[in-house]
Amino acid sequence: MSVMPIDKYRPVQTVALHDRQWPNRVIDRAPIWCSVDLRDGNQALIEPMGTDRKQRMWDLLVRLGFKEIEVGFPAASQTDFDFVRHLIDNDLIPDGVTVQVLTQSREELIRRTFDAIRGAKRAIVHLYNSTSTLQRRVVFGLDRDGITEIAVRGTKLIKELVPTVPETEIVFQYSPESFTGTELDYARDICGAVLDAWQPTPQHKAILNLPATVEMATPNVYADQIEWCHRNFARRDSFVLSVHPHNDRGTGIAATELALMAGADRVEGTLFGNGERTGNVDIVTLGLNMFTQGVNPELDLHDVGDIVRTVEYCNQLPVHPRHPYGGELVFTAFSGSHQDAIKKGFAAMEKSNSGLWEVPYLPIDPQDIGCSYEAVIRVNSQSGKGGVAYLLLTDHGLDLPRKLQVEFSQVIQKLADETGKEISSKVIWHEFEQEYLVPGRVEVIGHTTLPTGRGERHIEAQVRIDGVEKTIRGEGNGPLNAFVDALKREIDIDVDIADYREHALRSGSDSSAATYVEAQIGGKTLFGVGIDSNIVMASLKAVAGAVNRGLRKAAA
Ligand SMILES: CC(=O)SCCNC(=O)CCNC(=O)[C@H](O)C(C)(C)COP(=O)(O)OP(=O)(O)OC[C@H]1O[C@@H](n2cnc3c(N)ncnc32)[C@H](O)[C@@H]1OP(=O)(O)O
Ligand SMILES: CC(C)C(=O)C(=O)O
Ligand SMILES: [Mg+2]
Repeated sequence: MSVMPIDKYRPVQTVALHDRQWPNRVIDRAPIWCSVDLRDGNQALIEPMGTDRKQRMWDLLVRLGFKEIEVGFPAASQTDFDFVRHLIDNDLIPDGVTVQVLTQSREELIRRTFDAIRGAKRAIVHLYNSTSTLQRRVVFGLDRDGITEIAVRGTKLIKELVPTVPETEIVFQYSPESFTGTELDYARDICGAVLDAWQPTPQHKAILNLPATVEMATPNVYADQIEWCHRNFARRDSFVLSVHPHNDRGTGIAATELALMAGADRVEGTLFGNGERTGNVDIVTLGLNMFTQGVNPELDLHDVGDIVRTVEYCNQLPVHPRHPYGGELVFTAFSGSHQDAIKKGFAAMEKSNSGLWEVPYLPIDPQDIGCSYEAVIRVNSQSGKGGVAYLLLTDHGLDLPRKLQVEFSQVIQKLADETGKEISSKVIWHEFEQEYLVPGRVEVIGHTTLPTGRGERHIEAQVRIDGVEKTIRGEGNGPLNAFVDALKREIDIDVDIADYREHALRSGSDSSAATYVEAQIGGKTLFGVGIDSNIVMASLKAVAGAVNRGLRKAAA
């Protein structure tokens, strides 16, 4: 028993295609892209675009390299009509770009559509009528022959009108709208009847567009439907097989990719998937999915931020922060193990220098689509040492030893747990300074070292201890040990250096050095960090830093 009324719904018919070929195919080239942002996207907006927004969208689509753009439904509204005229009258359609216009199969609408495109060099006239069992029954009250008659009548009228626009090359497109709810044999018959009326040739192909007007089944079913049509429709060499997927089940991308494997030549969709209900298929994602497989998408998607901004302006709808490729959070890892792997991935790539992008959790290099690495790692209570270390490295050039990463990440973890908030790189640096860099009871001011004559170094270090300046002296096998010796002699602090690392700072204008000491102080293991333009000073500051932390902890 279900609490949901499952008896209201029936599963869709699957396709009896037992020798299907599409599962063995791969997508190895881009399809013909057709943007329908200015028509299908526009008809779904709360506020349809005015001329200014349409123009901005048009400019973007041309810039991205679309060669076919559905610019409107000119017989539906004056704004749509005027925009088509604006493009033609002002010669705004670049060579190689074809405008497409949609019309129902109704005489007055078709005639008006021809008025809209008069003067264009080339135009696709897109005729549609619904063919599904449901729409035949409840919307049109017609049988198959009646619906076919509507489509053929419209096709014949378009053919008749072609000579009235002699300066325009007309490409004919037909959509059996609601194709996914149409029996395949009927889709074949109505498309066959339409093509018989149009008489396309391999040189002058028509376009048959098979829309998932409503996405009704798993993507494999759409792929089967498309492969069936690809193999069973007549005149296959005389039409371009186009798909027009919607995203009702959230699988529009998958359905389109499988449809391409199944024989589709062309895809109609929108930028970031705006469109009726849950949207049309998203062409940006399709293109970038191809790109990440090393396939040229034949669209210029190198500045995704620009696309997002324009699309948000034109549609007056936001792109979701998790939207593939375009969302503001899609290149950000908050979680510790992801951050650790990303940091290691970047380091390994730098080392191998193979030119291949191989960073765990990042299927694409953000820089390839105009994004920076800035947002790749952000820290909150779900983060670990890797993320904190990554930010200190990228923003401050500090390459912390592993054990210091562990030590400091506990400071940040505590803060993140206490606040429940994201901890910015600025706050991480502030905490790092407070923990390791601010002067404490022992402050190093200067030093001189001399050989002792016994193979050791003698140090005279100027220090401030509890605010009082003094010179302390010691000896050791190097300046660091000599300084440790001086501290023990003069102020009775027992410091044992367990590990020492240094590196030049990767960022910053001066050639500063960073040193890290791991010290045993009063039975505790503590790190100290020193940064200075002089490498010896940096190491003395690191020892003093560890001592100060030890004193601070002892006093707490
Ligand atoms: C899946 C899609 O996206 S299809 C595209 C849908 N887009 C739009 O509808 C946006 C623009 N449309 C409009 O502005 C209007 O629908 C107009 C101006 C085109 C037409 O408006 P109206 O004349 O008021 O009619 P309306 O759209 O309600 O049309 C319904 C009538 O057209 C018929 N009809 C609907 N589609 C078609 C078609 N493709 N071909 C022929 N007749 C059709 C219906 O059966 C109905 O007939 P009835 O009045 O005899 O019952
Ligand atoms: C007009 C047609 C192609 C359409 O938008 C659809 O079926 O979704
Ligand atoms: Mg549509």
